[in-house]
Amino acid sequence: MDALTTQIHFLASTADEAGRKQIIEQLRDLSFSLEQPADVVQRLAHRHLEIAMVRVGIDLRIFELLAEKEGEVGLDELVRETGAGRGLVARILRYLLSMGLIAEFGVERFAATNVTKALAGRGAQAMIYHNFNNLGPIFQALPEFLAKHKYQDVTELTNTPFQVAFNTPDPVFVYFSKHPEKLVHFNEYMAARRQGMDTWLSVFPSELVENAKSHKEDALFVDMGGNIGHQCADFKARYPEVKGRVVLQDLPYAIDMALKTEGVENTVHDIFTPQTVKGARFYYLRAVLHDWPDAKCQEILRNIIPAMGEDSRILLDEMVLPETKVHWEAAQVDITMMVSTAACERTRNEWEKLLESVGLVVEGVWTYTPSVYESVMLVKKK
Ligand SMILES: C[S@@+](CC[C@H](N)C(=O)[O-])C[C@H]1O[C@@H](n2cnc3c(N)ncnc32)[C@H](O)[C@@H]1O
Repeated sequence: MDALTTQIHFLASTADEAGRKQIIEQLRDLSFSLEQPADVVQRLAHRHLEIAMVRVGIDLRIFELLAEKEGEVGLDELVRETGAGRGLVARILRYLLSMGLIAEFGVERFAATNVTKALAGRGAQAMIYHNFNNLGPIFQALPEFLAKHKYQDVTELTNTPFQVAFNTPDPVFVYFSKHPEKLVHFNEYMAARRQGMDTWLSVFPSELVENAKSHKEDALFVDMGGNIGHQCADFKARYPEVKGRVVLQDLPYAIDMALKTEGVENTVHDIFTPQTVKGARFYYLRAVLHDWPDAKCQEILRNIIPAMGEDSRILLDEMVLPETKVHWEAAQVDITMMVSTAACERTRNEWEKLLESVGLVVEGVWTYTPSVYESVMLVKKK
C-alpha cells in the first residue's frame, strides 16, 4: 500500500491540473467501490456536521494557529491561544483529525497539513462562512420546497428555497442589497477564489486586447456586475499600457466596498437598465449570467446590445458544461444557482441558444479550468 501511495503521489506531482483532478476522481471512485452500505450511510449522514465543525475551527483560529507553526503544536498551547475549554478543544481537534483536516504526532501534539493550510486562508474561510451562513439554510429548505411544488422546474426568481429560508419575498440580490453585511464573506470569497490560479486572462489571446483601437477617452473594458472590482484590478495589472477607460459597474452595496484601483472608475449601474458606456471594446461579465434564468439573461443582454459599436464584444466568463459526465464541483454550483436564484449552469449548446435568441453569436471559447469548465466566450452581434 505504501509503495502504491508513493507512486500515486509521484503521478500527481508530475500531472497537469486536469490529470491531477482525474487522479483524485479515480481514487474517490476506488474508495467508493470498497464501501459497504453502512459505510455509505456513515459517510453521507453526517455531512452537515463537517462544515459546522470547520466553521468552529475557523472561529477559534485553530487552522491558522497550526498553519503558522512549522512543527507540532501542543493541546495546551491551542487551549491558551483559543481561550476555549480544554475538553472542548480536545474534542474539536479529535473530530478535525478524524476528518483528515489536521495532523497528529502522538498524544496531544498536532500539526498542519496542506488541508489545514488551505483552511487558514482568507478566501477559503470566507467561502466556508458564506456557505454555512447563507447557503446552509437554503439547502435545508430544498427538500420541502421541491415536494410542495411537486418537483417541477425551479424557474421563478422570487419562488425558490431562498425565499423560504430567509423568510422574504425578495429575490436574492434585492435581499442582499438590504442586508449587505450578509454578503461580506461572499464578496471576499469572490475576490480571492482565483488568486494564484489561471483566470480568463491566462488564456484569452492578448492581441485582441492589445490591438484594440482605443483612445484614452474610449472605454476598453467594462466589468458589469464586477462586484468590488478585483477583475478590473487584474485587467489593469495585466494590460497597464493599453489605452482606454476601465469601468467597474455594480449595485451600490458592492461599489461602496469597491477597491480603489488606480485607473479604474467605480460606478453604480444596474444591469437591467440600458448600458450607458457606449462603444466599449469589451463588456465583460463573469459569473453574472449564471445567476439568472434565461428570460432575465435575455433582458441583461438586450440592455448591452444597443451600446455596442462595430468592434465591441461581450466577454462571458462562465462555466461551459460538457454534455456528459459533469464534474461534481460544477454540478454542485448548478444546484446552488437553482436554489437561490432559479438559475443554472449551461452547456455550450444552451449558451449558443440563449445568445442566438437575442441576436448574438459566439466567436470563440477558451477554457481555463478543467473541473469546473470556466471559460471565456467572445460574443459578437450577428
Ligand atoms: C456572482 S457575483 C459575480 C461577481 C464578479 N463578476 C466576479 O466574478 O467576481 C454577481 C454580481 O452581480 C451583481 N449584481 C446583481 N444584480 C445586479 C444588478 N441588477 N445590476 C448590477 N449588478 C448586479 C452582484 O452585486 C454581484 O457582484
